[in-house]
Amino acid sequence: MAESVGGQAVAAAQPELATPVKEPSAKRPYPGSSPVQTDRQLPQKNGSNGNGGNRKQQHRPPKKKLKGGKRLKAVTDGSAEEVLLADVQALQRVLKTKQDREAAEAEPVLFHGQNGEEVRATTAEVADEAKIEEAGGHDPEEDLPEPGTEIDLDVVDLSSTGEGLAVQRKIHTLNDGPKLRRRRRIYVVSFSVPGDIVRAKVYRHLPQPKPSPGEDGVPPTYSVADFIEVIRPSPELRDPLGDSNRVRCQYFGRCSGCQYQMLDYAEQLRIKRRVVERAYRHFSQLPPESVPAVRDTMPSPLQYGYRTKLTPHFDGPPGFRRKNKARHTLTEVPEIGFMAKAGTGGARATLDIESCPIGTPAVGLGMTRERARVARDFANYSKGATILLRESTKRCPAGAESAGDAAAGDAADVVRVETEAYTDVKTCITDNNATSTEYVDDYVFTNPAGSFFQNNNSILPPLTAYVRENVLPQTTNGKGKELRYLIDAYSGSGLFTITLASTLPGGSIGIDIADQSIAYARTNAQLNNLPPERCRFLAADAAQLFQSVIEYDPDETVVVLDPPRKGCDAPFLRQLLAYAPARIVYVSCNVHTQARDVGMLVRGHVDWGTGDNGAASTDAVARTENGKPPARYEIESLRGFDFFPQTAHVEGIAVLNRVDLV
Ligand SMILES: C[S@@+](CC[C@H](N)C(=O)[O-])C[C@H]1O[C@@H](n2cnc3c(N)ncnc32)[C@H](O)[C@@H]1O
Repeated sequence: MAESVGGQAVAAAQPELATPVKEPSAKRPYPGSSPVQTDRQLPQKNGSNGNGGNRKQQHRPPKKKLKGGKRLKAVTDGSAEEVLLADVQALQRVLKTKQDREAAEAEPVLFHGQNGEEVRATTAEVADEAKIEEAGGHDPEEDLPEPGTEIDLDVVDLSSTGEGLAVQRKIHTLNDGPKLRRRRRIYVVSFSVPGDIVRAKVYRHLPQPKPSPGEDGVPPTYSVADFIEVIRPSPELRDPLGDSNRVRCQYFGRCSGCQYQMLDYAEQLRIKRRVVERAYRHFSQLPPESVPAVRDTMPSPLQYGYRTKLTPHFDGPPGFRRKNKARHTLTEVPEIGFMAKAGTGGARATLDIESCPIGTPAVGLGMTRERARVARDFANYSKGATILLRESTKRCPAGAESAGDAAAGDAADVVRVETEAYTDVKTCITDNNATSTEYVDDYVFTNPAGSFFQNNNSILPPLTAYVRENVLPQTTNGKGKELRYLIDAYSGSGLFTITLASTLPGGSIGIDIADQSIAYARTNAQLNNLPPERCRFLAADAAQLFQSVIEYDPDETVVVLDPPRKGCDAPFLRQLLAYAPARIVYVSCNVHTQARDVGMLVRGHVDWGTGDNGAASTDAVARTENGKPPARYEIESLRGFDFFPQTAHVEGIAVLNRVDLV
């Protein structure tokens, strides 16, 4: 589902189609900081990267001003900044609790030293902690190191955005000898994992924001530091034989695309399950008893070589003046690649990437070819550009002549994948408007190469199988009618509408706001031999869906949702609750906005900050007028899906049942 590696969106490949690259825009937790990396840094056409602009917004969700000047907390936008801050706050609470507990004991253990030895606090240090407490968690005597200073950090947690959360080690020289002490300030440092002791360079300290009128407490601050090296690797998470055993990319640690190549894959999956757990803890506003245990993350069959789309970019043509780095004028072929992680060659710099091991082999061939072409034609460009590399597959029966023909064009540019039944001939498309073709099991999907389609083809068979298994209840308890209809809201070119069309007796209907996606979805239905009475599509805003499916009895309907990163909007959620389908399968590329939306569906009202549950009563009335009680849902299951191995990103599926049917 990601649309970028290294923070670049799709644009043109050919010079004449080139999309200007003004400033590569990595997400940053606040102006001037190291970017917080997520797999999808730039918005999709209809998505949101949630990149809160000003500092206030980055420290706390914006407030909406209501009539009468009343301010309500706005809903989460699921942005990386917000997710990171929630993790920092949670860690601060944990550290505080631990310190409270230890302060209650005589000579509490402050830290385990490098060799596991216990380092105990002195009475003076315990008194210090009390002072820190009085200052609202900020150590008044903690001199924050100047930006640029190298410090040693104990990594104690991992944020859901994939950054290590660390506290500073500091040596106090006291009467009875040197004492190690951890400080309260949290440093965000990439490429580190809990248990590591790392050296990092302080990049920036977030200033303490002033609380807004009426706001309780002072939001905590944190600092960002650039990773330099691991001093002592985490004994639990790092390979004892060294990172080189796992890391497959020569740019790892410099490129902003991947965060987890140093981790065992099973550990990546565990981390991602925890991200889903935290998302529901921090963003659903549900009591813990309403949230079931998160299932084990569904692994990706391919852990490298899986991305069917990459979008490297270069900054500019000859004569282009760099705004960001040395401000020099480009005269030679510039770096062609992805965003560098800040502090690894300069913030916002493009890192020259010759090959990317998470791309499919066909995309890799395309990358080599396009780099050579840009180097050759560089002088003809009038702007910088982002280069589309999209895999496309031609499937031929095994041994058929046509497979040979398809591969014959330029054999060096083609990857053949043979199975008993067919030969897939894979090439790399660079024209945004060309049609790419992809197979999911035996279903075929065509799309404009530059538009959205899931980027990890290997996980689509298990993903669609899981959704298929879950659109129908696992057990019938005699309370509900048999499900007959499937509605696929945010259908795109029909991935779920088509692969689930034969699962329910009444067929499926897909809706998407993008006319082009719906045009392709209709073609895809035909290509898969699905007649309109079994599988049909509407081009409209998802919220209009419910006027179009008036003939579908909600008691016989399951709704599949797969919105963009920003999640559903309030009008859609209100209409969904008013329509009240028997079952909902919510697929999401942002588990934080999913948790927010699911929280509202479970509570049965859309508390979106637009008026104290005013929406809730409206929804309730709408359904009560139909003689039915207001709808609420219960979560049946939650599961993460690893669409993007080696990165911090996780997708999620939540299955919900209407409460009266449970
Ligand atoms: C994450 S994609 C999912 C597409 C599809 N389920 C798939 O897997 O290929 C989200 C889709 O939502 C569509 N979309 C965004 N806002 C919408 C809205 N308000 N109403 C309907 N569709 C919308 C986009 O055009 C995009 O196709």
